[in-house]
Amino acid sequence: MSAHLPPEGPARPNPFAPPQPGAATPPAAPYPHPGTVPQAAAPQQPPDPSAAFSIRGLWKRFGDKAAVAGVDLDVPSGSFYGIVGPNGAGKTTMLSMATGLLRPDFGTVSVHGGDFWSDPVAGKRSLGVLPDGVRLFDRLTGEQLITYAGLLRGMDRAVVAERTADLLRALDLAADAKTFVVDYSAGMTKKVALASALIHAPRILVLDEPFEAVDPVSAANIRDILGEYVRSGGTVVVSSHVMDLVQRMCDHVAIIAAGRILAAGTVDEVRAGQSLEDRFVALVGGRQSAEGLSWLRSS
Ligand SMILES: Nc1ncnc2c1ncn2[C@@H]1O[C@H](COP(=O)(O)OP(=O)(O)OP(=O)(O)O)[C@@H](O)[C@H]1O
Repeated sequence: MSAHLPPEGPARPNPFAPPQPGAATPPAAPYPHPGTVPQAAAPQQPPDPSAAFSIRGLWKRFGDKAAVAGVDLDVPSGSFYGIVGPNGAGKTTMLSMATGLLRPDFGTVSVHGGDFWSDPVAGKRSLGVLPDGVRLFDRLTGEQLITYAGLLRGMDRAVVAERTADLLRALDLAADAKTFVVDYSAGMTKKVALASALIHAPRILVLDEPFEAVDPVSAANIRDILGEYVRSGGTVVVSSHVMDLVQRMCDHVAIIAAGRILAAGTVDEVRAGQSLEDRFVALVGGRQSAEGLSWLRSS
């Protein structure tokens, strides 16, 4: 995949600047019926059929705010793809639209060459999703929840039982298999949700903040599981705020801010000789001085 990098130098637009007249505004108001894509929103480049995800011209507004403002992104099949961006950048909104949780205002999402939103049920078959902040059926035990996820996918009960036991063991949840999810810690809840996303061995995994609240040993186990999954041909898309982790774990990365992609490509292309964190800060900006908090000093 070719890198999608902004031009160097001061000419680069500030992603946080208010929209300029005529620039990066959504196509042709009034909005059409949700799910329809107007001619004016037609992507400039056709979707890449070889990509796991090929996203073109994706938009989502909440009231006056464009949470996702014209995203084009190709996630190569078999890649370990990191999505990074500041709080409120639009990562969750973009991933929700890519996985069938939120209908785009405009734009298209192709999954392995098929238009996702023309048949979301078919698209979802190839996806395993760990959404951010979505309630689980927490009156089930961990074991029941993973089992339920497998049976919902139409899997054979014996296979589900075998894989559930494997996942509970791999994610260090076996001792709490019979505990209700409502009584799990935040990290345990994250892990049981991850297990539920893995049970049907999907071709693509989309994980929104999978390491949040997870202890270091479990995080290392999860990284091993995901690394093995990618080596065997699967595609992982993961959002994270931990730049060091993304730099070490992922082979591709996209930096998103204010609903737009600022840079995307291989990790080496995007970081351009710097650490990913330095590149992120340089592209996104927004560092604040702590001077205004002088009252916080204890002496
Ligand atoms: N359901 C909603 N209603 C209104 N505004 C929303 C909704 N969901 C998201 N937003 C807004 O859209 C913007 C993008 O939010 P989103 O959750 O996609 O960001 P994010 O990059 O995932 O942030 P974080 O890193 O903090 O999780 C934010 O300004 C947020 O307030």
